[in-house]
Amino acid sequence: MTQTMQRKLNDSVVARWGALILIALMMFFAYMFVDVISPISSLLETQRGWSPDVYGTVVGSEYFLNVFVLFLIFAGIILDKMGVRFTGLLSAGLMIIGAGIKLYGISDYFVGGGFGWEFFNSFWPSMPGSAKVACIGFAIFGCGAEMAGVTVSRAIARWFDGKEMALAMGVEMAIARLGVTAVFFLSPRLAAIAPESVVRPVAVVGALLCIGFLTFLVFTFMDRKLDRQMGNIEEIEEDKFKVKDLGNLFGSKTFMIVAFLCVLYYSAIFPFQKFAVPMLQNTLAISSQEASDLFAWFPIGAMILTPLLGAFLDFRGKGATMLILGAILMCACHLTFALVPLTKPIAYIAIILLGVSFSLVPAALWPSVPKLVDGRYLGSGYSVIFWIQNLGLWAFPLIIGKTLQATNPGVSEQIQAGVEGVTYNYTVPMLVFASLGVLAFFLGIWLKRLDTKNHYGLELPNVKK
Ligand SMILES: NCCCC[C@H](NC(=O)[C@@H](N)CCCCN)C(=O)O
Repeated sequence: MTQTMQRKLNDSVVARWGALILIALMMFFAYMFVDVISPISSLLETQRGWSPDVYGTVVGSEYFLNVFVLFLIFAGIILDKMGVRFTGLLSAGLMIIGAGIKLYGISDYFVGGGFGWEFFNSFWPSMPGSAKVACIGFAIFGCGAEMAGVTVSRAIARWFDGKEMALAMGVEMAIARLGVTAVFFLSPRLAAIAPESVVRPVAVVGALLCIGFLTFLVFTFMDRKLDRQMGNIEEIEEDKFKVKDLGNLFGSKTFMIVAFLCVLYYSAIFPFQKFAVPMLQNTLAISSQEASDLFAWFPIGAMILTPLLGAFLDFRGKGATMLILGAILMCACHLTFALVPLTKPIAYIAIILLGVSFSLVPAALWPSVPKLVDGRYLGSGYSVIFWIQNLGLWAFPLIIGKTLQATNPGVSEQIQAGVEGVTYNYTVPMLVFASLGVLAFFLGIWLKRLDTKNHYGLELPNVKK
């Protein structure tokens, strides 16, 4: 038997990190689009009549098809059957189509009585037509964005198997956070160019999604080469996936704990991200641009620390402990926003600490999944976690929007009528977020206990010496 081992493309440091940058760029632009309207929600309230309730419905719609049409479950199956290249390009295409529809919905042409305006205003009167069309577009975009997230995780797990996987996932997430930082900086500035407009940021960031499609296209050539070098090993592995494997995932206690920890934790992060700017703006009595610049430190903190903590996990382990610490920090920050009389320095400290929490949990959570799920249905494993997570990401913006409106009666009406100096009180919504941290903390403890008992290796390093 010949003992010569062929050096594969992912054995080259430059090639595997180059591949990572290409796929991460797609996520960079995707995350920019996800939050493009977050810093301009006040402007949407005055220019398009979107109350917090309407705004919450629009931002939650990103996850609607994923959750209720089970798109994410199909996405995992498509990924395990069709592979990373097809699924990645499909998801990038869906993001572009969805972004185009959302842009149309808020465009001046549409709200000025353009094609479909009459129809979309003929039902559900509390939702403006612009918001309804934006919901449809964002829901399609969300299918692409979440499918892309699963695909990227699957691709990294393959390219970095037995290598610096957690660091690679950390770098990918850091690049995505950079996208969030960039959009919190750019969006209000683009909107503020005279004449002030909510359309401009959405149009610009929507166009950037096309660059993401192209970078992923380049990655597919590299991935094809890696596939050829791996011979038919990969094909045989992917062939083995059966739909009944989904039953194994839903039946695994540890897997489900990770999935629930994920939904609880992320429901207090991404939905918060949608309300953070108006919360800071109202609580500190500052402009939306100032609030946006302050909040930009959250993804910046996460961006710097996630790869470092990923590397820590690769070489030292302690994944379950990191999850527990992250939940504690998140809870403490939200309690601060809810209960402490807020000043700018306190807000800065809380935002930065929340960024630290947002490094600990993602850096530990995603690289831990391959330790719990068989490689042949890892794509489905990620998509089931995303599906459960998306349920929370859909529900919490709605819950928070409704809570905010219910605990501040008459405020939205006064703002839309142009009354000056009226503000929202965010205490109750922030307590809702904090309570999610408490539950995530207990799940983290449970997970660590199970790991000690059953030796999943969650506390062990990834890099094999
Ligand atoms: N490839 C990294 C794994 C996922 C990272 C994680 N993203 C998610 O959980 C998405 N399902 C939700 C993204 C919300 C914005 N659309 C993350 O930490 O960003």
